[in-house]
Amino acid sequence: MTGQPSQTIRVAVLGADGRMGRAVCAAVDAAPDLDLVAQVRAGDDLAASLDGVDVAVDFTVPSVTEANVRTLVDAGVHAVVGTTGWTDESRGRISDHLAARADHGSEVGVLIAPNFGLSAVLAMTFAAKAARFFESVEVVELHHPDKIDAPSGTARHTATAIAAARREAGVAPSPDATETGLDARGADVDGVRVHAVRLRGLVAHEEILLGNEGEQLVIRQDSFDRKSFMPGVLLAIREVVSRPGLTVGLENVLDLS
Ligand SMILES: NC(=O)C1=CN([C@@H]2O[C@H](COP(=O)(O)OP(=O)(O)OC[C@H]3O[C@@H](n4cnc5c(N)ncnc54)[C@H](OP(=O)(O)O)[C@@H]3O)[C@@H](O)[C@H]2O)C=CC1
Ligand SMILES: O=C(O)C1=N[C@H](C(=O)O)C[C@H](O)C1
Repeated sequence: MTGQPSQTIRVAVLGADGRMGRAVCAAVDAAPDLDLVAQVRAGDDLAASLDGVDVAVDFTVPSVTEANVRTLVDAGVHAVVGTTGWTDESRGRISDHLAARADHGSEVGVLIAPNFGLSAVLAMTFAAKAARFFESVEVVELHHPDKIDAPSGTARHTATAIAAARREAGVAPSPDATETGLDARGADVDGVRVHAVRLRGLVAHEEILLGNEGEQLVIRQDSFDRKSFMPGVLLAIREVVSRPGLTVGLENVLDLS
């Protein structure tokens, strides 16, 4: 692109017609230091859409996001990824791909975050901190009924962080004497039960319930509007250009000390 100040970051949005894609296009458009140079939709040729792009933001669908990120890395474009459905294996493949390219001098950054909302990042962080002090812990995520994956990426990330914190502290698994009707006990994510609610009128919400004999702590966050994700997405776009390699989770970018 010509005529842009050198510090302007040229941004492409993948999934530009989606609920999140539309919100991200509007937020990037309104940011003086960012320039929306490409809007990529299903069926478009991604590699051919990346001329002059510095950072691409992916809010597409779980089935395509890994291939998209590989294409971005191969084109030398930094990636901010909000799409869910990532596993340890798929993140590992991207990490390996980045490392192989780094051997050839590439400094591409990929930032994958299951949730860009400040309330959600803080809820996950507080839950992980609290996890070792309670005998029982369960996660409930609540979303709009057009969401295609369950449990949510945020709930998976939360449960994994809780499980890691409990393992590190040597805490026993949550007690659960259920003998039958296991379907009603939610998904087992790293030993933590996660329940998914789908309800018209909701956007994105999460509750972490922690219990001890005679007491309960509930950590709850609510995204009432997709605008709640935009400060985190814009921060990630600005940060990813100076963070080569793979970063997972916005908590690694925010100063939460
Ligand atoms: N990290 C975070 O903070 C958040 C993450 N999310 C996640 O983001 C993802 C998107 O959510 P949402 O916007 O609600 O979903 P939508 O279904 O509204 O949007 C997804 C869009 O991606 C398009 N798409 C599909 N394949 C491709 C492709 N290969 N290239 C470009 N575009 C493509 C779809 O097009 P078509 O409909 O034509 O197939 C659709 O327009 C989900 O995984 C969701 O969980 C959501 C909110 C916040
Ligand atoms: O699909 C959504 O809407 C959301 N998806 C993400 C997830 O799966 O955690 C983030 C947020 O919960 C909204």
